[in-house]
Amino acid sequence: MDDAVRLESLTKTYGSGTGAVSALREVDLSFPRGSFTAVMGPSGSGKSTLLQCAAGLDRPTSGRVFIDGTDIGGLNETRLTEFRRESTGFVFQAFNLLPSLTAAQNVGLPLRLAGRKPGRKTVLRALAQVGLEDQAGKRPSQLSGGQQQRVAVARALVTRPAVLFADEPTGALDITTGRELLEVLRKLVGSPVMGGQAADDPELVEPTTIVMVTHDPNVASYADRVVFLADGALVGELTTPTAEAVAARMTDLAVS
Ligand SMILES: Nc1ncnc2c1ncn2[C@@H]1O[C@H](COP(=O)(O)OP(=O)(O)OP(=O)(O)O)[C@@H](O)[C@H]1O
Repeated sequence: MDDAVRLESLTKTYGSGTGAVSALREVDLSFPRGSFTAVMGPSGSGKSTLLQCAAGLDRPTSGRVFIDGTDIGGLNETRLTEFRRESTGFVFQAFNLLPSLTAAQNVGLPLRLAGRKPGRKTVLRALAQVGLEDQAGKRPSQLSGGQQQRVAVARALVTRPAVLFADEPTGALDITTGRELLEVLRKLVGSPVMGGQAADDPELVEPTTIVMVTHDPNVASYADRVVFLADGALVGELTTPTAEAVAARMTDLAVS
């Protein structure tokens, strides 16, 4: 199967009775391997809920989530935590790096959490994917905001996850630095960007799959596809989006 993630009739309801909020209503969506999808919609339309459920950080009320072919609803909490650690990466608006650790040590953390010793080659390969192999020994305070977010991306990639989820990854960056990060994400999807010796590693040819939530049409235009949510339901999509087309669709959603 060619989908990194598949959502089937995904439904999430918060609360019950008259106070119930339908955050997601029977959403069916596939994220093919090697694709870069932006999720957009008005505030409160269910974007974060979709990301949280798709990443296994929250359980849906009904419907199913498949990651790399595994129905994650069938996993108990312990197995789900292990599975998530190995098969998903997450990048948030905040970089969340540990200030006392070097870039390389930060990148190696997910492997340590999984009880594995981070190999230098593995860590440097992840840093090379974001163009920072020469900054491995630096601490976060010695790096720019954009570099810190790239370290956070490398950390999310170090387990070679089936999918990288990103929630407003450029939200804390200025426009230029944000664009640089988006170029890095774009390259991860299209072709593996490698530097140094890592380029010789034949295992590196798998592209990454990215699912990104954003409010910004310019940011969304870096994706191959934009899916639109309104009131918890999937209401449309654009392929090879331009910022103008995304903005026009968002305006339509705001007035409808
Ligand atoms: N823990 C919760 N308890 C109750 N309602 C919630 C909870 N989390 C989200 N909601 C509600 O579910 C709906 C969808 O919220 P969600 O945060 O997924 O939207 P969003 O599109 O990400 O919004 P924003 O763009 O403002 O971040 C909203 O009506 C929200 O108020």
